[in-house]
Amino acid sequence: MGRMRTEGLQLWTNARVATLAVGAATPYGLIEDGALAVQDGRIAWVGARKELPLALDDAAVEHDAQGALVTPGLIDCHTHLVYGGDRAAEFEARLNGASYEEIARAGGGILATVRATRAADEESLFAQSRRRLRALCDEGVTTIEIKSGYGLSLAEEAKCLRVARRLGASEGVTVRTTFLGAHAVPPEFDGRPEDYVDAVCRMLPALHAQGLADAVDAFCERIGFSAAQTRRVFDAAQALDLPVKLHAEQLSDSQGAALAASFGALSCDHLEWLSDTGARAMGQAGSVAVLLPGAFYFLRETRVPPIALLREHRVPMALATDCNPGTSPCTSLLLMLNMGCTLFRLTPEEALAGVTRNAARALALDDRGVLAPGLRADFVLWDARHPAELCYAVGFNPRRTTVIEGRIA
Ligand SMILES: N=CN[C@@H](CCC(=O)O)C(=O)O
Ligand SMILES: [Zn+2]
Repeated sequence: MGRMRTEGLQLWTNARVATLAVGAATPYGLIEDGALAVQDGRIAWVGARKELPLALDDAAVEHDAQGALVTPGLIDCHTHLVYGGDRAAEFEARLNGASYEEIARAGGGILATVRATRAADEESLFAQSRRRLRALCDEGVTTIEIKSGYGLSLAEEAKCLRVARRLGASEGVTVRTTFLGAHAVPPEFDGRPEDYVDAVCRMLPALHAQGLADAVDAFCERIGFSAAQTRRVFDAAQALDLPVKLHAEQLSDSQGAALAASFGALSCDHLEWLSDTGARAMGQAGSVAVLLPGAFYFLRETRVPPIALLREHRVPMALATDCNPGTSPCTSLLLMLNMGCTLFRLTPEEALAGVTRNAARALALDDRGVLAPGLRADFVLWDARHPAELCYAVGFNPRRTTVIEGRIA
């Protein structure tokens, strides 16, 4: 390779670097005694220390990683992090026998959180949500997707999306926002779902004009929106060139995945009831399967997403917390790594790709998710010898240091 520019160069040495690059020579792209060169917030070089194409004293700063494991910064690609209140009472009701769907049909569930979110002013929503974001960042999250969906009117959805944007700026992490107006029918549209879908389609251009939505999502389910209603929302998104994602096949096979794939969806999420047709369509469209073991666990579901089918159709798999007050009140992406392996039988390498490389793809971010020259220098140093340890431990946080765009966070 040509001579590397050394001005402002930082070197991280004495690291066990897991690049997570596709087609790497070793599992996880693991490089023992590795080094990383960082310049202008980007990775300038990564490889074995002995192959480093410059002298250590060429670097402005040298960091000794002291044998730490280094992975790409973690990416939580599906959250509903901004919400008011909690649903502990619903949790109790479910333990006493009520089902998630019964509670939703009785006006609880998502609509209970809509009431609490509407009642919260922007500052209190920001403060409540920041605590959750900080818990995630404490475990190495450097990029996060945050959906709206608990406001369900233009003003309230905009409030939640503004909070999401502000959280990114305040905590120094990348926030990608997703408009999920088609999450539930709000009380003012009770019995008039088609009118509400019209309203959602009208909200979209207004939110887009304010720069508040990076993507559009819907809850395609018997307690959510039909495939036909979802299609209308997706048509409106497509008219604005906004990418789509979908809550699909969580509680039933509503054939959402195939529909989303026909719109070139970035991802289809949940997927416990995914059919062979849906998986094939996702594979052909290149949509990522975002698996959400937290919701599977919390709802005590018994049907697991068809992992073998996803592998067969070469669908990239991601893992996310689904952080939300109803089905996954969870702020631990490390726990999702463990649950992805124990509950869904992912390999630890698949699980780690699911919170890095494939999670980046689910958010259409091609500048991160692996450690490779030219990509963002977002990475985490862990007190671990092997990447599988991050999936194996339960309730233990081995994060030592987070680096975002080359700076220690
Ligand atoms: N499934 C729809 N949305 C959320 C749950 C929302 C809620 O119950 O508040 C999910 O991803 O699981
Ligand atoms: Zn969700």
